[in-house]
Amino acid sequence: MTEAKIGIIGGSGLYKMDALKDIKEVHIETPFGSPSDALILGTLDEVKVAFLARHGRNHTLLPTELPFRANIYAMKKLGVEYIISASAVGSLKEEVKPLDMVVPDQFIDRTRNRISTFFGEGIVAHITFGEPICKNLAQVVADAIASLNLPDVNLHRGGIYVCMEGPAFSTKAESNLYRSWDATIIGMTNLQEAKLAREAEIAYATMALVTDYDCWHPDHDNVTVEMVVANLHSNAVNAQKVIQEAVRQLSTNPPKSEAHSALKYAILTRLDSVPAITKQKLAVILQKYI
Ligand SMILES: CSC[C@H]1O[C@H](OP(=O)(O)O)[C@H](O)[C@@H]1O
Ligand SMILES: Nc1ncnc2[nH]cnc12
Repeated sequence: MTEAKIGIIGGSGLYKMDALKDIKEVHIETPFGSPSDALILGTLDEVKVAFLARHGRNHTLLPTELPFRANIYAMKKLGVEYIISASAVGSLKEEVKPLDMVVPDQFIDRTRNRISTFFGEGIVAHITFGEPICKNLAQVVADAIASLNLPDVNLHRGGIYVCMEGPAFSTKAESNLYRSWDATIIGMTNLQEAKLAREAEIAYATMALVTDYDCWHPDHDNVTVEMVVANLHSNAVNAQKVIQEAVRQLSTNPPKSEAHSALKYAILTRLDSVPAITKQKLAVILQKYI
């Protein structure tokens, strides 16, 4: 049964959504373990949504420890077709200022040893990932930001998100290397979510909230958690307004997404040769195909 078509993953500073009504907490177990926290089902202006605090509501999970597969699987199980991620990021460009919002369209993966696929154990699939963010969902998010005319917040449409392992922030040499690659922002969480969402045929887009200039900027202090948190507090209210507006748009005009058929040509294994136990494990993801 579909509980919610829209999922929201809240990152650092966004552990709950104040505007959510008719709240129900659901503890979902998955074949990939427990999600970061209970998922919160509720309504935003009468539209059903599922909210998840990425690091847990008390921020107890490191980026490396995040149960990415369980989080996306749980969303899929609830019937989610669109995920909006809200994430804190550092800026790698002068013109992308703290408190600005970025809707990235590309990633560079600098993580290590994170499992980023549901496949294996007798089933092989290779999704297309050249455009890792759903363009149409990204446009809804960016248009929602633009429509709110938030004071002191500039919107940047598109950009490269470097996903690093953490938890320590980057060295200056690394930060300058990413700048030389023309990357726009840096964070520690979104790449795995985007990949797994694509495998689960869920459209995914990010609203990145800029909190700092990382450590490359000669006129700004190196990033600290204190700096991130201070800027997040001023941005968390704006983030919720953006989500509310985007959800309104999505409910009245749900966009098409290539993500929704991502597995159509991705699975190489003949389905009748996939072990029953694997089929069962992935049933929620493979339901259209088995
Ligand atoms: C608190 S600064 C580092 C932390 O913030 C970002 O988290 P999220 O993407 O969940 O908002 C960044 O990726 C790090 O995990
Ligand atoms: N500078 C930074 N590097 C990585 N993740 C971040 N999240 C917020 N600021 C960050």
